[in-house]
Amino acid sequence: MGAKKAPKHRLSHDTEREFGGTLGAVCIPVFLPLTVLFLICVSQSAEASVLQWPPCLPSADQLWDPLAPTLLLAWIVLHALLYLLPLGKVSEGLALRDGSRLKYPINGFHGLCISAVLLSVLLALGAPLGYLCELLVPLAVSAVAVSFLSSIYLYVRSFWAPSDALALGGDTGNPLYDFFIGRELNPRIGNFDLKYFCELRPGLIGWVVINLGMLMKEAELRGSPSLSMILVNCFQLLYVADALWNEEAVLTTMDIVHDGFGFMLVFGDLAWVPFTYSLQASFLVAHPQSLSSLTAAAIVALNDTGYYIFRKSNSQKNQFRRDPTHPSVSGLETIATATGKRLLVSGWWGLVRHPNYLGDLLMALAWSLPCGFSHLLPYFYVVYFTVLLVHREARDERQCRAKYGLAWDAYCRRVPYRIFPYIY
Ligand SMILES: NC(=O)C1=CN([C@@H]2O[C@H](COP(=O)(O)OP(=O)(O)OC[C@H]3O[C@@H](n4cnc5c(N)ncnc54)[C@H](OP(=O)(O)O)[C@@H]3O)[C@@H](O)[C@H]2O)C=CC1
Ligand SMILES: CC(C)=CCC[C@@H](C)[C@H]1CC=C2C3=C(CC[C@@]21C)[C@@]1(C)CC[C@H](O)C(C)(C)[C@@H]1CC3
Repeated sequence: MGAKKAPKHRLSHDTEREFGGTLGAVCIPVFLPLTVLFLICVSQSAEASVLQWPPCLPSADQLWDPLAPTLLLAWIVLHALLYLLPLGKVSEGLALRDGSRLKYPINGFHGLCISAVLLSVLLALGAPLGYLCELLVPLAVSAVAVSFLSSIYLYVRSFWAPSDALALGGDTGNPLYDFFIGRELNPRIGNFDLKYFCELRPGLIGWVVINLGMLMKEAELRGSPSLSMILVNCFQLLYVADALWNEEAVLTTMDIVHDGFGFMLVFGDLAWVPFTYSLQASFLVAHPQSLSSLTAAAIVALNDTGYYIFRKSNSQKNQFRRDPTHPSVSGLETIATATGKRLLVSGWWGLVRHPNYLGDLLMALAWSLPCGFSHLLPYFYVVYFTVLLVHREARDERQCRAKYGLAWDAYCRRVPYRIFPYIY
């Protein structure tokens, strides 16, 4: 147990805080869980209108089913056990403030494959996966409860962490804000890294299992799954499989390197991702759509274009950061920074300053289009994701300007657009 010292970088002004400071830290944990329940309820209602008044919310007896917490906890325990399996390689994260590097198992893709085998066995034994459709609300309620309990645990245990193990923005001294944003950077139980585990496994794989449950439900109701449902399932499975296949890249994301592990990320990983990212599939169960082969082909082309830009740009930056002399990136034009690191100014990162966000947004649109244009709900993800990425881009920009100073300004002059060429 490390000694608790006065942190060197404690923030003092509310203006320096993220997500609306204390007000955001109080309102978001109330508002977002209600939003999850509201959206599930809307997706399952006949009108599926996000604008209806009074808003659609589940009744008290729909909130609880003892099967839901049992399934959720079994799912989390299963993935914790898969995480501990000695499969795949072990990688080091970026250097921490004290110069040390943490080790992480890279076996998320193994976890996905083993989950797929287990699910196939359960389906072969006749498990009614379509029942997930009826269980969505109580499952979401359980995930919200687990998020609150885990965040309380994380907040309390952070007081035993040494000061240089705290996130720079997470130790303001305001308990509400620190609980929300997360005090400890890399909370671990032994070698088990709680943030890294939650970021990619139970929630992300849970999302595709919920999608599959919706597909099974649709097949039960109509004899076979629709083309729209198959497209949504395939696109999102590709996205999740890609994230797990490239698991090592998550070690350099803002969430792992910079952000503390508090309510925002815990809830985002365990409740928000599985239950709001699966809304298109949930919508399609109650609102079947017909899709011509030509429209389907155009949507597949859009998803593939988005995926190509997303994957190529992320891989180019990861390769460049890992080994700038590698032949695939050594010919790219770069500018030097005072830190010794260089910034790419040609290739994907010379097109816009966040080509990976551009690709991700094109995919987001392709996931909604199979649901047609009659309702707003399936476009919730596109709208939310645009707001998230614009906000994320601004946070990253602030951090990069602080890190690279004049070199960052030179990069911005050279590559003036942030996400959309000639637009933004
Ligand atoms: N589906 C979802 O809900 C979400 C998906 N995402 C996706 O996650 C992925 C990762 O995103 P995110 O973690 O936000 O950030 P990025 O992968 O975009 O990384 C930003 C970092 O890249 C480095 N960088 C920026 N510009 C350059 C350059 N020109 N040359 C070299 N390095 C550069 C800087 O770090 P440094 O210089 O220190 O290396 C910067 O801090 C994205 O594809 C995003 O779309 C993100 C959030 C949510
Ligand atoms: C509204 C709310 C509660 C927001 C919290 C934000 C989180 C939902 C997201 C923050 C960063 C994320 C990332 C992914 C999922 C969403 C969250 C957790 C990610 C795992 C999705 C798959 C990608 O390939 C990725 C691995 C690059 C990505 C990393 C960031």
